[in-house]
Amino acid sequence: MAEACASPTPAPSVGGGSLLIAWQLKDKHVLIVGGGEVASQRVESVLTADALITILSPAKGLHARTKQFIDTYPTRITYYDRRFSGAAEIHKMDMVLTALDDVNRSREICEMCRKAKVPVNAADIPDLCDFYFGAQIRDGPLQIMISTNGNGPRMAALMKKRLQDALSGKEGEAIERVGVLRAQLKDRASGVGGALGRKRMKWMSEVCNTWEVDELTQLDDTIITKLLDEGWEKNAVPTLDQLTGRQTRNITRPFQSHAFPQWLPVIASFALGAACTTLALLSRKR
Ligand SMILES: C[C@@]1(CC(=O)O)c2cc3[nH]c(cc4nc(cc5[nH]c(cc(n2)[C@H]1CCC(=O)O)[C@@](C)(CC(=O)O)[C@@H]5CCC(=O)O)C(CC(=O)O)=C4CCC(=O)O)c(CCC(=O)O)c3CC(=O)O
Ligand SMILES: NC(=O)C1=CN([C@@H]2O[C@H](COP(=O)(O)OP(=O)(O)OC[C@H]3O[C@@H](n4cnc5c(N)ncnc54)[C@H](O)[C@@H]3O)[C@@H](O)[C@H]2O)C=CC1
Repeated sequence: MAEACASPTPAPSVGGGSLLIAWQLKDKHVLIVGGGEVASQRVESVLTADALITILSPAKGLHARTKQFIDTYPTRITYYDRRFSGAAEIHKMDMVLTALDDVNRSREICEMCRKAKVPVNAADIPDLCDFYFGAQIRDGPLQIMISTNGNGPRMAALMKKRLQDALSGKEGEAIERVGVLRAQLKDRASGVGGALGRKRMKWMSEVCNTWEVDELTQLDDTIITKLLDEGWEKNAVPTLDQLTGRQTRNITRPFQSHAFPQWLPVIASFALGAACTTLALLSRKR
């Protein structure tokens, strides 16, 4: 079996992309070798993910922002004013990032990491990276990464600007509130999988589909309780206006209606349109 896996001819590639994942780094150990401008950006990204950081870099090469991070987060960042000394530095690291002005040293560090099976990113050698950084948009729990897979990092930065312009700035708050609703729903209707799990997922999806982002930001504790009482418990997805009493008309839509298929009105209006066109054509011929 092991021999079959270690085939000498690599399988042809299928997608040519990379895996986009949200890597959980909280309290994991990340080594950053170098302290210049690129390293300062790495520190910021990794701090956002609550990692425990070790920086190795001679003090004279420290960028002002790197220095500022070291001074501000002494419990998160351990700084050593020296060069990378060898493979022993890599042990016990969960991730290594190099941002050096010395490509040969960068290459050596990558090779050490590969041997030690520690994932590594070298800012100057894309071919040796296990993963790439990307342009990032962050708004609370909303995290968007734009990657060009090594083809054009500046293009990633430009796409970021376009995407930022398309967002309202309220999405992060809305998602945070949805997170609270979701947690309370799971408390109320606990259990994993099965019919209850399916119902929970369907109801949550329906709330997200039907409430506007602005409305979701208004999901405070009182409205969440009402939504669960009036919605979840009654198999419905009420509107925000209904819950707050701003609209009295009862337009609560049951979220699991099988009696009246949603495609029926579309088909019916299409058939009606076709019938009218035929009649019009026939009457012209005459
Ligand atoms: C492979 C990768 C490895 C990695 O860093 O993980 C990599 C490699 C290299 N970048 C280089 C140059 C530039 N990098 C940027 C900017 C960013 N670079 C980022 C990521 C990545 N850069 C990874 C691929 C990501 C992808 O393809 O999507 C971003 C997205 C995220 C971040 O760095 O955190 C960040 C924008 C963030 C933002 O603005 O939001 C700019 C523009 C600028 O600064 O405005 C330039 C100059 C213009 C240009 O070259 O395009 C060079 C030197 C090339 C040379 O010597 O000629 C190399 C090495 C090489 O290619 O050999
Ligand atoms: N991936 C990316 O987005 C980008 C990558 N780059 C590349 O990233 C690299 C770093 O760029 P900058 O931060 O601007 O360079 P920089 O010259 O500002 O920083 C280099 C840092 O490495 C440190 N250093 C050098 N040898 C060391 C060693 N043996 N051990 C520990 N620290 C050591 C220096 O003291 C300095 O702090 C360059 O090779 C550059 O081409 C540049 C721009 C963007």
